[in-house]
Formats: sequence, structure tokens, C-alpha cells
Amino acid sequence: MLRSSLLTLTRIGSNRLMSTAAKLTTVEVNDKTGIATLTMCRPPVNGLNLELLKDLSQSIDEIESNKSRGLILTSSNPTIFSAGLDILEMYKPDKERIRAFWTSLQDVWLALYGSSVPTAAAINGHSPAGGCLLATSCEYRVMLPKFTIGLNETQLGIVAPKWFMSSFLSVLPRRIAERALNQGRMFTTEEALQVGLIDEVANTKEEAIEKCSAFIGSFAKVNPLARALTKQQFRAADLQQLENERVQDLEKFLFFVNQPAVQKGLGLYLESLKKKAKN
Ligand SMILES: CCCC/C=C\CC(=O)SCCNC(=O)CCNC(=O)[C@H](O)C(C)(C)COP(=O)(O)OP(=O)(O)OC[C@H]1O[C@@H](n2cnc3c(N)ncnc32)[C@H](O)[C@@H]1OP(=O)(O)O
Repeated sequence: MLRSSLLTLTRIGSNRLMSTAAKLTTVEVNDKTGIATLTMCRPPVNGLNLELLKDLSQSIDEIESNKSRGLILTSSNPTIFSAGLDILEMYKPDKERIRAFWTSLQDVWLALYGSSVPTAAAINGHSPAGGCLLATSCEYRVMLPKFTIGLNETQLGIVAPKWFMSSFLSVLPRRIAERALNQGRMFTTEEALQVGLIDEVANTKEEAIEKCSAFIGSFAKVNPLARALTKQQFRAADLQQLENERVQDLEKFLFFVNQPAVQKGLGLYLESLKKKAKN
């Protein structure tokens, strides 16, 4: 079953065709395994903007309520899993939109990290910052060779919030997580495997999805309710912390991102990305 509408064309009146809001995610459920593959498809780099975050939230809710056996998160881009938060949402932001943007990011994290179904990420491309947040919110990660993953926030002059750290810490030993975050370190696939940031390497996206399916399949004989409650107990403190501090977290983000020095840094970073893209 494929629920996808990258571009829906609607006929209005007799002959006028208009494109309606495009969906930036697809959900495909494998009829044999019952596992849902959630694919991010926002060109050029799956930058997490408000619309992609809303679609991700909706898709995760859909997968939860359709009683899928598991969720595999991946990307339609052959070289980028997600470039992280869309910096354009944070640079010279619109007052109302940036609130909705950060609130949606919180929603996605709470839904994915707290999901009752088994989750895995097929990381078929680069996965910096917010991309790494999504991947580390899942229970298992399979990555393709020659890409990079990590929380590089300090390299941009910004600070990853506590809940980004919770996801990272649920995967990495504290000492490695702390050093990597302070350095804003991006790990190659091989390095990520060595420190345990990813669980396996696959040579193709198909193979990555198969490995993710095998991980999810490993719970076939485990009572699903017992499994879900056990996972949620492990993650409850992290989830509750953000639930309790959602408003303060939003205000802190807004205060920080609006600092002139942070705006200047984001502007310079965007410029450097654009320069690199031209060369
Ligand atoms: C208090 C705040 C807490 C915030 C917490 C989290 C922060 C984040 O998630 S910030 C985002 C951090 N992300 C990055 O640092 C990644 C930046 N991008 C890259 O390194 C590369 O683009 C990437 C390796 C992902 C892909 O490389 P290429 O395939 O070579 O693509 P290009 O670099 O040519 O990029 C194409 C196009 O996309 C624009 N771009 C890339 N990343 C972003 C982004 N995160 N936000 C907005 N726009 C992005 C890039 O500028 C190019 O644009 P054009 O020049 O207009 O084509």
C-alpha cells in the first residue's frame, strides 16, 4: 500500500490545473511484513522545515494508529538522509512561523523517540544535526558507506538542546557523546560503526531496509505491549523532561536564535553552503 502524493494536481473549474500543497513524506507498508517505510522527500537536501516536520508528525501518527509492525525511516535522496534543520527557518525568522517550526520539531521528536512500534533508520546519505537527531531517535541504525553523521551544532555556533543530547546519549557512551558534541564532530560511516553510533553498514538502500526489517523482525516473538512498555520505560525520563519543559524550551530557543551573534553566524554559514554549492 503506498500513500504518496508528491504533487497532487487538482482541476478547478473547467480547465485550470493547480498544484495543491505537496506531501513531503511517503508511507509504504510492506504487505508481507507489515512494516512501514517512511520516506522523507523534500529536495534538495531534506532540510527539516515546518512543512516537512508536520508531514513527518502526521506520518508517524498514521503508522502508530495503523498498527504497523514497525517503522523504517529513510530518504528519497540518494546521497542525503537529511541535512538537518532548514537553516532558512532560523535565519531572519518570521515570528509566528519559527514558533510553529520549533513546536513541530518537538512534536516529531516526542512521537519518534517515544513511538510504541519498533523503529529503525536506513541512513542512505549524509545525516548532520537534525538528521542525526532523527536517526538517533530510532532504535536501530543501518548506514551506507562514505557518508557522515553527527551533531555538528557547535560548528555552526549553536547549541543542541538537552533532548538532542538525550537521543545521542541513548546510543553513545557518555564520554564519546560529550566530546563529539563539544567538537561538533561529524563521523564517517566507518567511524560511526566503530563508536556504536550506527549498528550496521549496508551497501545499498535496499540492503539497509532489509537489515532494518530484520531488526524489527527480531521482535516477532515478543509480546508487543510488553515490548512497547519496556521501551517507553527506558525513554520515559527523557520524554517527560521535554513534556514538562516544552514552553521554556521554545522560549530558550527563540531567545538564543534571535541573538545578533547567532544570526550573523547562521548567515555566514548559509553563505558558505551556497558558495560551496556553486563551485
Ligand atoms: C538553538 C538551535 C538548535 C538547533 C539544532 C539543530 C540545528 C540543525 O539541524 S542546523 C542544520 C545543520 N546542518 C548542516 O550543517 C548541514 C549543512 N549542509 C551540508 O553539509 C551539505 O549541504 C550536505 C552534506 C547535507 C549535502 O551536500 P551537497 O549534496 O553537496 O549539497 P549542497 O551543499 O550543494 O546543498 C544543496 C543546497 O541545499 C542548501 N542547504 C544544505 N543544507 C541546508 C540546510 N541545513 N538548511 C538550508 N539549506 C541547506 C545549500 O545551501 C544548497 O542551496 P543552493 O545553493 O540554494 O542550491
